[in-house]
Amino acid sequence: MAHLMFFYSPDTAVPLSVGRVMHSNIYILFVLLQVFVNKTFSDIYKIQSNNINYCTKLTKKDLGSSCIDKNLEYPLSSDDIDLLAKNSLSIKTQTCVSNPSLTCLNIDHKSLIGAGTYGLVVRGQSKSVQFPLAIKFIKLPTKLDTVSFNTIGRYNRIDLNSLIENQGTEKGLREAIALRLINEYELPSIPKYVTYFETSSYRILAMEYLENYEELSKIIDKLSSEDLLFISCQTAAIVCNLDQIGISHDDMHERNILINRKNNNKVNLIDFGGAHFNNKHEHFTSTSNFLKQPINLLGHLKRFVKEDLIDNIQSQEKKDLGRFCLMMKTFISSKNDTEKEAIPYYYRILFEKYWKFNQINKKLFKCALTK
Ligand SMILES: Nc1ncnc2c1ncn2[C@@H]1O[C@H](COP(=O)(O)OP(=O)(O)OP(=O)(O)O)[C@@H](O)[C@H]1O
Repeated sequence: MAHLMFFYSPDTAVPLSVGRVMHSNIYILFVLLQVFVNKTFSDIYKIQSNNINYCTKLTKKDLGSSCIDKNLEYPLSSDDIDLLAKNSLSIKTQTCVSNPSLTCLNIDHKSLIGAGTYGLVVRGQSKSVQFPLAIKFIKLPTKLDTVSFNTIGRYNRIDLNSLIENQGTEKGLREAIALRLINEYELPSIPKYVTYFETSSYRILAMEYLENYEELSKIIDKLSSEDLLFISCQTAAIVCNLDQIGISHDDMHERNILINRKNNNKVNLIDFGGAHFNNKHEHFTSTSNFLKQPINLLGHLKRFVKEDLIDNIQSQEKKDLGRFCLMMKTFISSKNDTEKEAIPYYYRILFEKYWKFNQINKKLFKCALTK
């Protein structure tokens, strides 16, 4: 599409040299055709640049890019601002670019943390906690009657944004519930929940800001096999801790795994908008692979974990979902070598040779730094 936009941008000039060699009538026809083509594609271009999904995908890769130029605005009403204050939250605001009489969420490079499919995450503070905050704003559904019409007045399309935002509504609430539960059980390596509330325009979730963390997707190619083993071990420990309290993340991908390279590649897991709470999966899905590892990380693991361990454990999990975490638990609670030997070979090799687990506070899994 970027290619098309380049070619058919409204700024594309009609080449003069071509016009000169043409008969004048043909030339007029040619100009009209160009205008028509430009108009049609400029309409498509407008739809694309107003589409939140399209816009945020670009921003996610490169913060501060096109979305901000194209004014991805989150206007704040006085009701929104009051509720933020009532919840002891403070954020930076700015005048809305499209309408200077309105106040918008500030999304300059100091404020904007990230943009996902469903909303924006910005920096903030709270009087009730000491640590810095990441505050997620999810726009409430716009009315489904936001239908646009094409030039000859016929129904064109339902606004896709409103459908996307409808899903976001559920996502925000799910994430708040998951984070609250995780906090109550004091599970480590997941941002601390601070508050969740709704205004007439937004779902707002405030959580701990993970300072000095980077998305695994952005650094995966710079990491050594040793680093990746430790990161995958920590991910497995986190998801098995979640399994123990009946929460399944269900959206494991490299963008949701944050790494602190300044602190021994410590892992934190974010984005619980797709979380499930009963832990009783009916079928095996790509996000419920045995390690609950995202696909790219799993690919790396397969290269340096020998003896087809990964494939074997994976196929076991397909038959009996939850087996991997159960084996991890059995391994850790084994009191002697005889008990360990009763654990199937592949799991034993993985835990003895590649991942070193221990348990803290009697029930939490933790990865030992094996360097
Ligand atoms: N607590 C946090 N601390 C630091 N950065 C965060 C935090 N939460 C989110 N981020 C950053 O913001 C980005 C978007 O957040 P998140 O993935 O939760 O949004 P989303 O709308 O649910 O995204 P997705 O499109 O992946 O569903 C993340 O990829 C991450 O870089």
